[in-house]
Amino acid sequence: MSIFSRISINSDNFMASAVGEHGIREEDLIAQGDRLDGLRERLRIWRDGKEPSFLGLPFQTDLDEIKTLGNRMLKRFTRFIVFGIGGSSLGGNMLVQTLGRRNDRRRVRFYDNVDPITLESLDRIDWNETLLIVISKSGNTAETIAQFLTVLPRMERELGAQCVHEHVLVITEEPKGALQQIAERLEIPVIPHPAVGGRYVVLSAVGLLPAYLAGVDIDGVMEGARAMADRCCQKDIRENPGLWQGAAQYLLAENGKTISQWMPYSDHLTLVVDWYRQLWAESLGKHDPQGRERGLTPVSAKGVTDQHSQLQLFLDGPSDKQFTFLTSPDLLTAGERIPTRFADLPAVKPLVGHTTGELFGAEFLGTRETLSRRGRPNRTLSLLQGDAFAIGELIILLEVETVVVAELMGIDAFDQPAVEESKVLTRKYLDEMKTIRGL
Ligand SMILES: O=P(O)(O)OC[C@H]1O[C@](O)(CO)[C@@H](O)[C@@H]1O
Repeated sequence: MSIFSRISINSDNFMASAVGEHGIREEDLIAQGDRLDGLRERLRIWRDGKEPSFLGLPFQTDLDEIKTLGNRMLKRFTRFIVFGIGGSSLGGNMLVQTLGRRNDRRRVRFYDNVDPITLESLDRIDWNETLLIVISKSGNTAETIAQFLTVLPRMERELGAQCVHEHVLVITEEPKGALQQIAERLEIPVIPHPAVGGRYVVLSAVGLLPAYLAGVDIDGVMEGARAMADRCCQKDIRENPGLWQGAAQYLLAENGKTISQWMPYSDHLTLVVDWYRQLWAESLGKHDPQGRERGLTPVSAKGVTDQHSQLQLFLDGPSDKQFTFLTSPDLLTAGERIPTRFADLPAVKPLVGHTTGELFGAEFLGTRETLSRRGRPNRTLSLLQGDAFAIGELIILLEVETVVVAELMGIDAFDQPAVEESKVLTRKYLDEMKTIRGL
């Protein structure tokens, strides 16, 4: 079956045939297909919506509902603030920044931290013109609750306590969660968060409502997501990019390349990596049934900027990394032409007549080739800037890859058992501060 795609995936440089002993062999990769029969079955069940899952979202999320609500909000408000953290903000922010229309994306702002200095900028918000969207799957996340409760008195002062509910929307799942309780007490409308883990939920109202408010073509995103979901249900691992790419990264990790080093060559696409880091880190960093510590560490370096800060390490340092380049070929033809002025100077001469986009592209190609020559396994994902369909494909590809790696490592991709401990300690330290401050 051939399925239309707008993203090009080239993992030739993962292979031993291209990068020597640090790469992997095609026959080993194909052999992983047999270990993935169980997962393949589950992927189909998920895709068909027989169990709630990220793979069903592109088929089940009601876009008309999101658009109707979004249009209503766009008529009433000029600014949109989103409170949330982790999966409750990274996906939406990624869509807004990579696909939002230039002017429209400025009106949607995400707050995903409790740094008091950053939060000071909320003092300048004109709440008459603003809608606040508070997102938390559990409804109990300390940072999100703190953001909301500290801003609430100001909203009440400006809008009048009885009108606040017209300026807030809550997205949450847990009926007993604090956010749901607060929403009920203040009569704030609640949009249900699907029964899908936060880091896999971008293709629901959680990511798509903020995206729509920023002018994102959410139909395009979902079409691309559906196309990739179908490809990732193909039986043959060679035809199935999710299985192929996931298995390749697993084999590289088994071969000591446990750092997943991303290099987006596009400022626009850096937010994709921010979203991906949570997906990869929380899904894969855990103990396997034998108690072994598993996982791949996702890290990001920006092309070309970090060529001048980290490339030396990538080339001559330990061979513990597998690289993913994220590029936009249309950037190659963009940009200003470098003028002929000062062409007599040796450092200027090679640049003359070229666009900044050509320099960008040449640096990417040069870096990739140098890494390959040093036997550093790498792959390239390329998509056009602002291509909603391709971003939809990319989201599903990366989600499926993640569950493939988890399956091969024998771990659960959907829990995050260890993070609770630091939350318990946070509460303990808050309590201690209370005593110190005599609260
Ligand atoms: O959506 P919630 O429940 O506020 O959680 C936010 C984030 O916190 C985590 O639970 C980790 O602490 C993530 O898995 C999640 O995306």
